[in-house]
Amino acid sequence: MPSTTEIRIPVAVPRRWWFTPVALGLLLAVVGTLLWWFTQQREQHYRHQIEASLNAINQLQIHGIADWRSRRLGDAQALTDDALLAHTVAQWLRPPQAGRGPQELQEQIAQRLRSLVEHLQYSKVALVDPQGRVLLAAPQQDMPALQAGDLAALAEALSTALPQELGLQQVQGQSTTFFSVIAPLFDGEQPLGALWLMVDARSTLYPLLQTWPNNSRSAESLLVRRGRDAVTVLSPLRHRSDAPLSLRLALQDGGDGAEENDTTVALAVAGGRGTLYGRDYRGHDVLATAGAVPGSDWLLISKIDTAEAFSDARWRQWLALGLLASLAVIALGGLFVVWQWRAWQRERMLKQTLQQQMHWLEAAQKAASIGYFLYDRKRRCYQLSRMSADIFGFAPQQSVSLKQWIAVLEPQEREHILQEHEQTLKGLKPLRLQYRIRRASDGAQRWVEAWCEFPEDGAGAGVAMMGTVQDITERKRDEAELQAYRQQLETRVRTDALTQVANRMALDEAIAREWARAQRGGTTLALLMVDIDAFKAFNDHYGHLAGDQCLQAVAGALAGCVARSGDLVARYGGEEFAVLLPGADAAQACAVAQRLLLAVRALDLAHAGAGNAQRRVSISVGVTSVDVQQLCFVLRGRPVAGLGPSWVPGEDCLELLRQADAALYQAKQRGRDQWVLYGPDCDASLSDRTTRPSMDGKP
Ligand SMILES: Nc1nc2c(ncn2[C@@H]2O[C@H](COP(=O)(O)OP(=O)(O)OP(=O)(O)O)[C@@H](O)[C@H]2O)c(=O)[nH]1
Repeated sequence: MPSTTEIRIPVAVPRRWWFTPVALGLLLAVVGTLLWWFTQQREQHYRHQIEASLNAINQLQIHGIADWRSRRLGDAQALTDDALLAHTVAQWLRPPQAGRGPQELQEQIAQRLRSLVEHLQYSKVALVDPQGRVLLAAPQQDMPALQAGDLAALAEALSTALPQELGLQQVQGQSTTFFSVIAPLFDGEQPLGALWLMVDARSTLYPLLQTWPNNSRSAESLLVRRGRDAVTVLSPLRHRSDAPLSLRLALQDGGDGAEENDTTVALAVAGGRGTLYGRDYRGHDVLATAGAVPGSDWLLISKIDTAEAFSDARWRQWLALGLLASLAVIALGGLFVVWQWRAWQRERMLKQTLQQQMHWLEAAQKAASIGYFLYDRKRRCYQLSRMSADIFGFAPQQSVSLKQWIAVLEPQEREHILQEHEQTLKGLKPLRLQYRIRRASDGAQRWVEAWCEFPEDGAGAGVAMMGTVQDITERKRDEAELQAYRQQLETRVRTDALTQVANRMALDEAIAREWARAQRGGTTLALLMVDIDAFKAFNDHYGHLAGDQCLQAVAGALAGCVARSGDLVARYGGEEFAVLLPGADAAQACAVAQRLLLAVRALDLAHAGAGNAQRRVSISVGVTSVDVQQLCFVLRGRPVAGLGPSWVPGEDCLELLRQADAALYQAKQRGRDQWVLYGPDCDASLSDRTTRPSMDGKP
């Protein structure tokens, strides 16, 4: 069917298509790096924060404990320095004398001991002699005996006159842990004994270890004292029910008598300061800090579970990350929206461009009467543009089946067109075809030209053929008119304007053509040269206008004498004519010459200057007929008289003219109004041509 031309619609291809994905990738990379950096910074920051606060708590508690200890020792020192108390005790210890009785003195001392319990919050207070025996206890108090280790401290206190601490102790038969101090008493230089002061650690010391500023679930402070291979925990445990002083932690695995291992305590005891990471007595990962209590062999270890310490930090970190991620998502969402918006805009612009191009295409099709189409091989149908449908006379926007298209083809051309169509589809080769149709809408016959092609990239070539179709009816009509005009011109150019027979150019072409044909076919070719006799005299007598009419009449008579296809009557020039007779032998040519003579005579044109008796217009005819092949052989084999040294192969046909002319000359010589067949005698008389006699016998 119709034409095919690939329909190329200029489309504004987005130039930097890669920009958006690359920018998004870079943005994601930057955001990721920033998030990672931020996470690291935050983690570092939180770690420092936690370590600093743990350290601060540890220091605070150490100060509290040190202060508590020094107060206890201060109390003891004050009692040692109390001269009144020492004097009273000394009196009470002496044998009874006049004055205050032992009972009264005892009452005074007991009163003093009670005041220590009541005002200084000591749990137990007792007066012991230099051997460590309890002499007097605060009222209603059951005092244990000094233990063997404590007697050394007592002796030290009495010898140095300085209070000595007994440390934290578990009193036999009681669950309470006491902190004991020995305050020596002297009567002058004489040691009297000592006050044994016991303060309940549970109510006065241990609360200092619980001063945590937060409500952590795992935070804990341990007061420990280093032994030889193990560490004794002096304070109660938060996560276990072990009594103070009962738990011993090994300094290393398998420590002597140690019950548990605690790496943070081991590190602290080994001198580790700052933040310590390890496992506690429960086996939990902890973060700890340790410090020595000044003036003692105590260490305070403050610790918290790592998981708990960082859970809050992690939670806050995740919160920050979540915030950042939300911002990133919002930013990406914004970018995506912008991208989509731009894509939508681009699509809209492309659609507008496409629409505009389609309008232009439609307009161009209309202006050029060109429509486009698509042929679907599978469905065997055409999709036609509006212009294509118009050309074929189908309804607009119609899908036309192959059958419908075949129906509009001109019946006699149908088979040929279908063959071409099939071959094109088979070979996937472009096709240009002009054919006639009977328009479906009104049955009018129209010429169309179809260009068919297949997609350049090959995609879909198997299923589709595209093309354009143009109504070329007007062009065809113009071409036909042009062709007719050209033929007319051709005829005119080869026709003599006066006589309407062929002119010299047509004669030359005919001679060359027939000469070649005769040469190929081995046939004869005859030429008759015709000259009107004494035509100068006719002109002189009747005038040139009459001369022209005479020429026309003679030409008509000559033309009437030849009827065979290929025979040609031409005006050779002036009053001379030539008659070309392809295939005529000498006899036939002479017969024609005779007919020419008779035909001119039959015109019966008056010619006052004629040489004949009737004074009528007459002609002389030179006749020649040659076997072209033979003549050519002769001409090329040896020189021919008359042709001269300038003769060249290819001009053989001039010999025909020469012979006819020689015969004509002979006819004139013989008196005119006759024909002469060329013979050797004609050549002989050619040399006399310049002295050719006139009609009146003059040269
Ligand atoms: N009227 C007219 N005369 C022509 C035309 N062409 C040539 N002539 C004349 O034809 C005459 C030819 O004269 P010549 O060549 O002397 O020959 P002739 O008088 O016919 O004598 P012969 O040929 O010897 O019989 C000249 O006078 C030309 O002027 C033409 O087209 N019209």
